[in-house]
Amino acid sequence: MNPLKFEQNRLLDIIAIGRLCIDLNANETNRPMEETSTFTKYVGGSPANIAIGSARLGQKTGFIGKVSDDQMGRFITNYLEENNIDTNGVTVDKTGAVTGLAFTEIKSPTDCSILMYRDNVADLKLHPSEVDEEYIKQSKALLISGTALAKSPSREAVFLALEYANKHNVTCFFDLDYRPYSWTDEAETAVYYNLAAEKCEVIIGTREEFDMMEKLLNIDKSDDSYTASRWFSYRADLVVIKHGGEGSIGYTKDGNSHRSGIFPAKVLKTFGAGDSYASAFIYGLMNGKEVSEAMKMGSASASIVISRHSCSDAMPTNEELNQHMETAVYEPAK
Ligand SMILES: Nc1ncnc2c1ncn2[C@@H]1O[C@H](COP(=O)(O)OP(=O)(O)OP(=O)(O)O)[C@@H](O)[C@H]1O
Ligand SMILES: O=C(O)C[C@@H](O)[C@H](O)C(=O)CO
Repeated sequence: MNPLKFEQNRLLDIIAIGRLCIDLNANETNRPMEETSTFTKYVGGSPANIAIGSARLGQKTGFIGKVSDDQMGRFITNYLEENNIDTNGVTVDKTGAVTGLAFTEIKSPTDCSILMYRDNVADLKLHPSEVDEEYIKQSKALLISGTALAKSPSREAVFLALEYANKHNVTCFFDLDYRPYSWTDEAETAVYYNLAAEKCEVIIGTREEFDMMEKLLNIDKSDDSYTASRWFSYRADLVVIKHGGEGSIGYTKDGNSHRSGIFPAKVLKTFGAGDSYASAFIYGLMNGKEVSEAMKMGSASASIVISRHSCSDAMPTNEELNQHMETAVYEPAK
C-alpha cells in the first residue's frame, strides 16, 4: 500500500530546499587526509544530491537555496541547470559569503569521514523573503533536510517553506540529515528537528538521528515502532528508519510495517547512501509504487552510489536503476 496522495496538475514534482555546497572527494583512496593530495570537485550537500538524483530519475525538480557570488556558486548553479533542475528559487548571496566545502577522506570502504569548511557559508544565509509561496504552490512535493535548520535565517526560511507547503497540499519529505558539525547545542538541535518533523508527511532518518531527537525527551527506547508512532498524531503518514548495511524499515499510519533489505555493493565509500536512497524512494512513492517497492528502489540506488566516487554525479538514471534492480543480487532484510 502507498498511503500518500499527491496533487496532480502541478508544474514541478518536487522542490528541494537547503544546502548547496561542494564536495572534494579524495582521488587517492584507502589513505588518511594527511596523505591525500588530489581531490575531484562535485556539487554536494544532501538536498542538492537528492534533487540531482530526482532529476536523473525523470522527476521535474526545482531548488530553493543560496549560492556564493563567485566561481563556486556559479559552478553549482550551472551543474543544477545541466541536470534539468529549475533554479528559479536559487538566489545569489551579496554579503561576501562563501560556498561550504566538504573534503572527504576515504580510509577504507567502511572508514570514511568528512572534513568540513563551513564558516560564513551562503547556503545558511537563505532568507525567508527569498522563499516564494507561488513557487512552492506549483510543486507536488517539498524536500527539506536538517542541516538547513542549523542557523538563522536559513532555519526560518525552511519553516516558512513548510508553512506554504502545508497550506497548499504540497507533500513534505524530511530527510533528517543530521550533521553534528553544523550544530553547537544538542537541545537546540533536537527542538528544531522535532518542530520540523511535526509538519512533514514523510520522515526519513537513521536510528542514530531519531535517537538524537528523542534524547531531549528522555526517550531511551531505541525502538523503531515507537519512534514512528510518535509522528502519526502529527502530519506523518510514513516514517522510515534506516539501518545502514542492515537495510531499513518503514511504518505507515495504518499500523503496517515494511522491511527492505539491501543490494550488496562493492563499496568505495559509504557517504551518499542516504541521499541516493531518498531520491529513488521518493521517486517510487511519487510514481505509485508500494512502500516496500519504493524502499527497494532506494536501496538499489544507494548500492549504485556507494560503489562510485561521488554522491551527486553518481546518481543513477531511471534506466540504470531499473537495470540494477533486474540484474543485481538483492539480500532481503533478516
Ligand atoms: N554497505 C552497504 N551495502 C549496501 N547497501 C547499503 C550499505 N550501506 C547502506 N546501504 C543502503 O543505503 C541505505 C541508507 O544507508 P544509511 O542507513 O547508512 O543512511 P545514511 O546514514 O543516511 O547514509 P549517509 O552515509 O549518506 O549519511 C540503507 O538503507 C541501504 O539500503
Ligand atoms: O555537507 C556534507 O555533510 C557533505 C555533503 O556535501 C555530501 O555530499 C553529503 O552530504 C553526502 O551525504
